[in-house]
Amino acid sequence: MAKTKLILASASPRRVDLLKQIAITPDLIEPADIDETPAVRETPRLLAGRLARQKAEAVLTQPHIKTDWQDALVLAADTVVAAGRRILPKAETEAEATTCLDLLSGRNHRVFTGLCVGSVADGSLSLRVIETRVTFKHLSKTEKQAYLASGEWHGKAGAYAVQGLAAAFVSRVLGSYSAVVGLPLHETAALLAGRDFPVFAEWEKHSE
Ligand SMILES: Cc1cn([C@H]2C[C@H](O)[C@@H](COP(=O)(O)OP(=O)(O)OP(=O)(O)O)O2)c(=O)[nH]c1=O
Repeated sequence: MAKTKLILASASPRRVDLLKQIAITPDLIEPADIDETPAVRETPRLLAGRLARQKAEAVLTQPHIKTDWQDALVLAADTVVAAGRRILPKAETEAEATTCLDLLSGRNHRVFTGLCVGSVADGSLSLRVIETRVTFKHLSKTEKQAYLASGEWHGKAGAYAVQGLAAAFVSRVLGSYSAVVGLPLHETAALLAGRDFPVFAEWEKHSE
């Protein structure tokens, strides 16, 4: 039987790297361009789930996917950072990043990662939202300035990257570290395996 193909509905190089960590290489990378604006009074959990589902659907419904990738699975994810009930933006300006760092400094916050696997063959979807609690140390003015100057915050949800310099600020992660980076690997492997994707097929090549 031919191996089930995998389409990653994401432009994020971090998601490709995370899949690579568990020896999965997508057969196609097909970013989904959707409007990520939260709806009025939408909770961060609902937003992360909705956006992951919409990213998967945007790819599943493309005519060339339906014709050329009939037996494939589509994998999509979305990461939302929330301080209390407040959804933090993907920081585009220094002012936004400063606001995010002020809200995160010395506090716990939550990261919600929506994960969606869909079948091109029948359009069925499996959706999960993974919640992770992250604690930031108190940030001094010097630390904030140094992080702003690094530019790492640009385009990142909550204006930080736990896989980067911001690791120096994160004192605790309770839950899935990979979910904070962008793709919860335990749940991804479980969802794919549940759809008969050969998750372990390439592992023997990774013996070192
Ligand atoms: C909290 C956090 C966010 N981020 C980033 C990754 C993303 O840029 C952003 C979350 O945005 P997403 O919309 O989840 O992903 P994306 O825009 O990178 O890619 P796509 O929609 O095509 O799948 O936050 C980190 O890299 N590390 C972190 O620790």
